[in-house]
Amino acid sequence: MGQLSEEQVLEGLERLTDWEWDAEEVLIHRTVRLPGFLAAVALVNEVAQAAEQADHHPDIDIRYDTVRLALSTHSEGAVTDRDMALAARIDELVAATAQNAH
Ligand SMILES: C[C@H](O)[C@H](O)[C@H]1CNC2=NC(N)=NC(=O)C2=N1
Repeated sequence: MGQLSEEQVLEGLERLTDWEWDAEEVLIHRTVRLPGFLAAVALVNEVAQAAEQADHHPDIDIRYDTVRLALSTHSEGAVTDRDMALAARIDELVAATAQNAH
């Protein structure tokens, strides 16, 4: 799957939740706040499983209750459909986590 143009990335983001495009770093990212550190780690564990299934892996940063996920296709140095697909899967996991928290 090939590289997406900036226009294609921005169009794709409209179908995602809270993802932002970083044109300088050439990636998309989303930041999620959880109820605490363990909830943040639990989300990252679920993302890790989805990443293994997809054989596609986000860059992840945990700071206490806040998780930042960044996606780009390292081998292409670009954002691709694989990033968009994993972002959509991550959105599902975040939505399910938020539901469980209520
Ligand atoms: C061999 C394996 O398929 C590759 O190294 C995969 C693994 N996960 C990956 N993840 C991301 N984000 N970009 C890649 O180019 C990539 N390559």
